[in-house]
Amino acid sequence: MVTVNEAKQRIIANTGTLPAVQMPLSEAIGSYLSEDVISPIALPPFRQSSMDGYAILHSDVSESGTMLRLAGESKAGQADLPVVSAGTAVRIFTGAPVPEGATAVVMQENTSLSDRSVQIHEFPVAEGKNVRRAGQQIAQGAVALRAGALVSPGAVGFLKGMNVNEVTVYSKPKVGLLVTGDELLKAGEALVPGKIYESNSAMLQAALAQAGIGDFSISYASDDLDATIAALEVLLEEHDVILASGGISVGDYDFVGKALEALGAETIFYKVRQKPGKPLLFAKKEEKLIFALPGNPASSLVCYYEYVLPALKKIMGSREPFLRSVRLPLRDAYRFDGERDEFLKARVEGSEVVSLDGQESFVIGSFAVSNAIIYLPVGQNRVEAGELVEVHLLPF
Ligand SMILES: Nc1nc2c(c(=O)[nH]1)N[C@H]1C(S)=C(S)[C@@H](COP(=O)(O)OP(=O)(O)OC[C@H]3O[C@@H](n4cnc5c(N)ncnc54)[C@H](O)[C@@H]3O)O[C@H]1N2
Ligand code: MOO
Repeated sequence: MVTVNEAKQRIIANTGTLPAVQMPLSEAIGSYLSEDVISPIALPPFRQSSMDGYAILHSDVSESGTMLRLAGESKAGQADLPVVSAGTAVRIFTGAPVPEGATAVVMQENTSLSDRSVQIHEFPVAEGKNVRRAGQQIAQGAVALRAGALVSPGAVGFLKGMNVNEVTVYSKPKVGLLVTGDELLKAGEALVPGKIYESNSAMLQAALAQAGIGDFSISYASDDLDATIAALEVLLEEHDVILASGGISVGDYDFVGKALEALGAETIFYKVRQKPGKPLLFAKKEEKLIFALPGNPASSLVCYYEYVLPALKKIMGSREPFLRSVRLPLRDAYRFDGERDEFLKARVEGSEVVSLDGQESFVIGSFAVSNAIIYLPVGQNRVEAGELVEVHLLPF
């Protein structure tokens, strides 16, 4: 049995990244950059007005009420511009080039127009006011995004603005899931005594989809050693990461561990000092990672978020693979036996965190309304209301 920290360290130490590929930016959303992106142009490319108003020489305004002669117009997209010289103003619009000579833009609301003159009702006007400098956002040749950055919607907007339409990102893993358990019914089958509906595969598929992993296949094996070996062997041939659900505890019909051994996989750890998810197994065969997740649905999902997702993110090139961790006050006191670290299904509500009813590992209803996991290390058996606890934020 290893500790939570030891398990996490061993996973990270045994996880590499997949090869990089170049692809259109529009297809790279949710991937991680494998190299820095250098901006080919400055942004903005030219001095831009940030307001609708008048481009002026700020030093022309000696008092509120100063009159300036209107000397033309600059609208967005215009290339041929009038020049602003002493005593003149140019009508200008948001995003339009600031004409040569102008040192500030006065917003329309602080002016009045009469005949061909504009009166400025603002004093003093600071140099550079309402003018976006060329390269203010990013200079040409500067690093726009570093290797390891997520291609997020914000990143897409940023890169498109500099006409970067292709990026080099790490490949995403192919994930194969083996579902074991003779008690499991598929969708639509009639409920008969002793059986339950199989739900872990759909749950894990949903979690993977949220992580941007769509290359996912599911196999099923009955509670039988040969069937488990055969199914795992096929999955190992075709995938980078194998997940198994169930069959990893010490029961007579738990065959996943034995099957992995028979296939020559190297066990990196088996059992973590945690609740839920104690029987988690992590193994490797060549560069392929194998996670045998405990069958209890909440154990499976906790292990997914705390261990599998970080491994997947590292494979995809993320430099921050673990769930974001914050410390928040716990709303209500919580007692626990304190023999294993505990992960609690939780909800961040405002600036505090609530430990939800239904912490047992077969209860998934509480996970259905969770947005976080509370992590309580061993060593204490009571957390008081208002005490700060470590909270891992779920990635949505
Ligand atoms: N003698 C011991 N028994 C158990 C121990 C132990 O240390 N000693 N550990 C317990 C803990 S903790 C866990 S967690 C479970 C893990 O068992 P398995 O990984 O072998 O899982 P199963 O026995 O196959 O199933 C557990 C539970 O989950 C349900 N299940 C399984 N697969 C699915 C699925 N795909 N969809 C929905 N529900 C599923 C299954 O019906 C069981 O109720 O072992 C304890 N026992
Ligand atoms: O480790 Mo198990 O998930 O506590 O029931």
